Formats: sequence, C-alpha cells, structure tokens
Amino acid sequence: MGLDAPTGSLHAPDETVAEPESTTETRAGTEPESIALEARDLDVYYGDDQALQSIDMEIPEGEVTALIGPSGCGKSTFLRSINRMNDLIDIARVDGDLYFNGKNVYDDDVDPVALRRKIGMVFQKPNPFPKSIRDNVAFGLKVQGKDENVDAKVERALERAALLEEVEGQLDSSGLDLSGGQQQRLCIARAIAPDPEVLLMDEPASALDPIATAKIEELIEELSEEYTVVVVTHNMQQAARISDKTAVFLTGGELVEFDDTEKIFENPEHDRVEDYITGKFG
Ligand SMILES: Nc1ncnc2c1ncn2[C@@H]1O[C@H](COP(=O)(O)OP(=O)(O)OP(=O)(O)O)[C@@H](O)[C@H]1O
Repeated sequence: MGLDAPTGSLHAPDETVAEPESTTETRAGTEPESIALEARDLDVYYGDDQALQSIDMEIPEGEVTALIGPSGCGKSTFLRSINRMNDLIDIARVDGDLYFNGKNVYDDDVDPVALRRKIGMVFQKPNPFPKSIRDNVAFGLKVQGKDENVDAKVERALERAALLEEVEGQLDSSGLDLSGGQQQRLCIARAIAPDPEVLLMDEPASALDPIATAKIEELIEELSEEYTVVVVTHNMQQAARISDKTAVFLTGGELVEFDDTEKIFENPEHDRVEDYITGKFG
C-alpha cells in the first residue's frame, strides 16, 4: 500500500542534491541512454523482516518505468527508497546504494528534504490539502521561497497536469471540492510545480473510475516528455499501456526481471514472470 503523505516539505534552504552526470549504454548496447536512478545491491528491512533483496536496477531518464508484482513484493518499498520516504518509517533500514544522477542519495551529505524536491511523489489516494486549488499547487513553491510569479507557475503546473481548463476561474475554490480524478491531477500539479526531475507515483489511478484513470494514464505519458516517471501499478494492462520499461518484483522482495515493457509482456526471460503476467498467480 502507498504511504499517504503530502509531497514537498515544511523545511527550506538549499542542501546537497545531485546534478546530472550519469550516462550508460542501453541494455541492447546500442545507443547511449542517460540513467536517472540506479539501485545497486539495495536491501530494505522492516525490523528483522527483509522487504527487498539485493536490488540492481538502472532507471532511464525521461521514460516511464512501471513496477509490477503481487501484493507485498516490495514495489512501494522500492519506490519510497528512491526519495528516502522510508526514512519516515522508524523500523525501516536500507543497505546498499541508490544513485540519483550519479550521487548516492544515502550519502551523509544528502538532505532528504532537498532530495524530495527533485524527486516528487504522488500517492494512491488523492490527498489535497484542505486549501484552495491555488494554495495546493503553490505550497511547494512557497516552502522553497520560490514566491516570484507564483500565479503563473501555478497555472503552468495545472496546465501540465491537464487540469487548468477544468478549474480556470475557480482557483480560489477548495481543492477538496474537486472530483477524485481532478484531485489526483491537482496532487500531480502540486508535485510538479517545484519542477522536480523525477516523479514517483504509487498506484496513482487505483482509487479512480475508468474515465479518470484513462486521463491519468494519458497524463503520465505526457509527463514523461519532461520527467522521469516511476509508477507502481497493480494493473498489468496499465503497465503495458503506459510504460517504456517494466520491473517485475516477486514475492520475497526480489527483482526478477527488468526490461523493455514489450519484452516483458511478449517474451519474458523467466518462467516465473511469464506465469505472473499470464495470471497463473498473484
Ligand atoms: N511500514 C511498514 N512496516 C512494516 N512492514 C512493512 C511496512 N511497509 C511494508 N511492509 C512490509 O514490506 C513488504 C513489502 O511491502 P510493500 O508495501 O512494499 O509491497 P507492495 O508490493 O507495494 O504491496 P502492495 O501491492 O500490496 O501495495 C510486505 O511484507 C509488507 O508487509
């Protein structure tokens, strides 16, 4: 299950965050591809229970990567390890490395609050603040002291989140008066207003009806033109529709296969992945 918490933070100044630098070959070994996020031998524990086992993964920049797998296999745990949201869980412990633009986010000099500004997050249940639409989107900007041209930035974020047309002229109404799908797009606008590089989404459409879900799926594809998107989904058809890469986690917190989405769904390497994809379990 996703952790319900707002993006952004109440803390401010600029701390150490990584700048782009990492480039590597694609899996096919043809063209160079920029890597936004790289997990190396990443283990996560809750108390004595290990939730993720030795995860190695390279997430390309500017693409949509889907994390799929049966309930409890560690998808949300992996997502939260990327922007250190697991820090907020007392019993969670992380071993291994997670690089963002080549910098290990678990280094002592990385401020998790600054990191979360570069790596925004959207949760399963839309969680707008009980504030106006404008204030919801402006929240992250104000926290960062980016209070110049706030109205223009709010409108731009709403536009990028495909919500502006529907709420134009009513930015002072409460975010809570919007429909579920609109609330989720408002949360996406709030996450992108501070201009992150990566958007993490934990089952962002699972609480929505099919029409609102279709809008979020379309939006995710559009967002990947500007951001690296990592999305947890229970819905395999959704993963197949919206993602470029797919990571399949299986019970025990193991990453069994990570490849181009087409390859995963059409010709996976592992029988266990094929069984999962074809609905034999999970
Ligand atoms: N806050 C927590 N405290 C203790 N154990 C946790 C916590 N969060 C997750 N776990 C455990 O870690 C394992 C992985 O959970 P996680 O939520 O990451 O899986 P998931 O694949 O996202 O599951 P789902 O699809 O049901 O949301 C599970 O065994 C779960 O019970």
